[in-house]
Amino acid sequence: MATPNQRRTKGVTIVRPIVYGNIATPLPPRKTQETDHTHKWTVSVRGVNGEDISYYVKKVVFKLHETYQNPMRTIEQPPFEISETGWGEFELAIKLHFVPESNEKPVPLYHNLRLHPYEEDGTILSANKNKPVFTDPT
Ligand SMILES: O=C(Nc1ccc(C(=O)N2CC(c3nccs3)C2)s1)[C@@H]1CCCN1
Repeated sequence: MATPNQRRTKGVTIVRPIVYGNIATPLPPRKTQETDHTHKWTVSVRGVNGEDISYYVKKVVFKLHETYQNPMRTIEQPPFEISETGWGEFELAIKLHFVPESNEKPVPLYHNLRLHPYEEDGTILSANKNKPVFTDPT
């Protein structure tokens, strides 16, 4: 009986382009007085042009800065995103976990959360692109 690794298709490479990053908008002044948080932000992992990635991405784990409550946030269905408020910029670790039948190891990503500069409508988008590549897929 072949093990999953032995059932791989030699010489085939599958590329799955994804986009991950954050948007951020300033909080209204009265809100910042309560918590000193100045922005609301959303960090997300998406397919290019909004393509559904849940057929191969089983879950996404976001690791926030340790000062956030429950900094390890697991999202098991799309949209794979986390929204929070805060006052500063820091590096988030993101780990993509794939469906079991892919037999692929999780892929780590890193994103520097950006709160500045604003776009004209007050939001900023800081996005990265990545292309998890699966060689000799099952
Ligand atoms: O900003 C930075 N690190 C940050 C870590 C966490 C940040 C944040 O925004 N928050 C923690 C969360 C909470 N506040 C209260 C209770 S939980 C809101 S900011 C670095 C240092 C200067 C340059 N970049």
